Amino acid sequence: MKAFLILEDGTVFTGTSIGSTKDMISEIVFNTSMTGYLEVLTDPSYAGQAVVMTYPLIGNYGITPDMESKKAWPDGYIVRELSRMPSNFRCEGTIQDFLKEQDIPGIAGVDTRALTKILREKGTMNGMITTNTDYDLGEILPKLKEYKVGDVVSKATCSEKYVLEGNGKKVALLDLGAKNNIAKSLHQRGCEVTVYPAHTTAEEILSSYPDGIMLSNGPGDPADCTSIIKEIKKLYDSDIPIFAICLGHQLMALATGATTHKLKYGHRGGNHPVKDLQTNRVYISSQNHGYVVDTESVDANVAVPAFVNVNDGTNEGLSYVGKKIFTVQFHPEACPGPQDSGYLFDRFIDMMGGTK
Ligand SMILES: NC(=O)CC[C@H](N)C(=O)O
Repeated sequence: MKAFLILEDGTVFTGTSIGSTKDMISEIVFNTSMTGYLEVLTDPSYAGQAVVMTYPLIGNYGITPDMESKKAWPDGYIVRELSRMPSNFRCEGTIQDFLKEQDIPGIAGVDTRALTKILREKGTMNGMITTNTDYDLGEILPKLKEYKVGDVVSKATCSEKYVLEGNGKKVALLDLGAKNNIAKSLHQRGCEVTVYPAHTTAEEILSSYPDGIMLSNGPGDPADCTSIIKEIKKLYDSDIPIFAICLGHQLMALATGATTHKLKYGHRGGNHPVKDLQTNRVYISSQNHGYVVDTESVDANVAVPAFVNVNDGTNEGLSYVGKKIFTVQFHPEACPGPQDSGYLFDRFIDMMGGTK
C-alpha cells in the first residue's frame, strides 16, 4: 500500500506503508545511528516525535530482546529500505509486525538522504504520514503548522515505584522516561536502584535517605516540566550526590536559574564527539536531544561547563559548584551507540563514597 510523508513546508515523499495505516502528525527528527534501531525505537525520549533513520537499511536482525523499555515510542517511523528477511539467532520477528502490533505507522522507500538534507537546512519540522491518496494539502498544512506535543513525560514515566535489589549504594532514580540501561548500569555496579515515577515529590525521595539521586532522560520540551523542576530544586538543595542525563541535565539547569533553547535539528546518533573540559579528552557519545542548555545563561557561581560538543560548541554537561552534582547532555548508558562514557557511572559511585 502507498503511503505519503507530508512535511510542514509542503514537500511530499511517496513510499510504501509499513506498520499501522492510521494517519499520524508529529515532529519529524532524524537519527544517524548505523546500528541499534531497536534501542532507538524503544527509547521513551522519542515520545511525541517520528523518527527518520538515515542508515539506508534497517531491520537486518529483526526484533531481538535489545529493548530500552517495554514498547516503541515514536509516533511514526521513516526508513529508506526495510529488511524483508531479518536473520539473527536471536531474531523473534520483523519490524513490520512490531510496528503493526504497536499501532505505529511508518513509511519505507523514502529518499532519507534528501529528507535529512531538508531537515538539516530548514530545521526540524512537523509532518504527517498518511495512506490516504486523496490527501488535501490545503487542509493538512495548517494542521501541521499548529501541531505541538503535549505532556509526554507523564506518558513515558513508570506508573509505580519499583526496586532493583543490590548490596551497594542506594540510588533513587527519577524516571522521566528512562531508558532501561540507566538503571541497569547502576545495578551492574552493585547499586540498589529505586525507580520513582516522574511526579514523585522531593520529600518522598529524600525520606528514603538515598546515597545518591539519578535524574533520567525523557521526552518533550524541558521548559514545560514546571512542577518537576520545582521538586528538582529541592533535590539540589539537599546536598545528596546527583548525576543527571539529558532531560535530567536540562531540568537541573532550569531548576538552578539557567535557560534552554531548541536546536535547529537536534543531535541524534551514535557518533557525537564531546570534550571533557577537565582532561581535554574527546569521547564519542550516543545522543538524542532537541533542546540544549544555554551556556551563557549558567551562573558561574552555580555551575561550570564540564563537557562541550566538538561539532557545534553547545553545552554537553555541567559540574555544580560546591555540590556533588554533575550532569550530561549525552548518553553514558549508550544503547544504542558507543560505551566510551560509561565511566561516568563509576564517577557517580565514587561521589557517593565508593563501592561498599
Ligand atoms: N533524551 C533526552 O532526554 C531528550 C531530552 C529532551 N526531550 C530533548 O529533546 O532535548
